[in-house]
Amino acid sequence: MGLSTVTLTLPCFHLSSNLHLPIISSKLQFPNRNCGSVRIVPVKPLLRSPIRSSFSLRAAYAMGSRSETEILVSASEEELAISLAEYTANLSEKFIKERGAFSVVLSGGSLIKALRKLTESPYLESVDWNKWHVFWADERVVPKDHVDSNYKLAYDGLLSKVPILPAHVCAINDSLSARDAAVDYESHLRQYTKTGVIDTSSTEEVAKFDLMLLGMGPDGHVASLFPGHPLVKEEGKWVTFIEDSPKPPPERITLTFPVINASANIALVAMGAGKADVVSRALGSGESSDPPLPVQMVSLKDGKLVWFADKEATSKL
Ligand SMILES: O=C1O[C@H](COP(=O)(O)O)[C@@H](O)[C@H](O)[C@H]1O
Repeated sequence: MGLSTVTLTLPCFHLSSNLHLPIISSKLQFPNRNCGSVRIVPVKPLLRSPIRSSFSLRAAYAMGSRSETEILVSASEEELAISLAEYTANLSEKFIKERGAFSVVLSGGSLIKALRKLTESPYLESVDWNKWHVFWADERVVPKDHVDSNYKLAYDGLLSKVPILPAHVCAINDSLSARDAAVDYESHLRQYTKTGVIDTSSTEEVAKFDLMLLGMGPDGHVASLFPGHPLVKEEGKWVTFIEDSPKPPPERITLTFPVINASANIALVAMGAGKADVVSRALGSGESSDPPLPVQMVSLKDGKLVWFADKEATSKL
């Protein structure tokens, strides 16, 4: 699959024959405020049939961390969707081969539209959907048929269009309060780690999802972890709740950073001009955010983070 085997580190000007690279890579050469110094290395193609107008960089963070970050910039939202489908299908194949199951975490918002290519050929036929187990990074505490429900969004845009087994879809219990729904969801996740449907991180006893698909708000929130909210500091619980979300609806449940950062893979999707400021704050070389934005707290312990951004979202880098 060629996702991660890179041996060569080059100064960024060696990359200048690639499309747009000087702009992006020169910015990323500056010390990154949260991750130590950043090296940019060229990567083997992320895709089986690389899209010519996309390019990818790897930012290897020098902090002794075993995790890696790659930034894939697509020329358009359409190309981003194609890249994301190929990446997801590749990981699905890998984990099903290795573990016999694929645990996938969805977000709400624009992410679901970005996954639309998975519902089309060749993925509709080639992905082993029976082995998928679907979870949520966050959910709004509303009925499942409510317009604000992340479940409904995912059902309408993805789950109803591919043959995932209904029993493999772990949605929240929408008849409970936010507090109780969070406790209930965490107990389901713990049960799935016991049966091996969800892997467990070897270093800590935390759920280790095969792939977490995260969106990001224009304010830098991920899942329902909002800037300046105490929930970003949660260290014990896997799932928690919020009753005062700055973005409506106010009541939500969310995975916490210990679980997010234990993932084997995270795709962080940023599309459109509305995300340009936050992408620039998160990845650029400007003044550091103190405290860091939630999106800057996505830092895998022992996994791989890939940013999927389009040109508009990276226009201010
Ligand atoms: O409220 C939410 O917002 C974020 C970001 O949404 P986007 O439409 O700006 O991509 C989303 O990731 C999260 O799941 C959702 O509950």
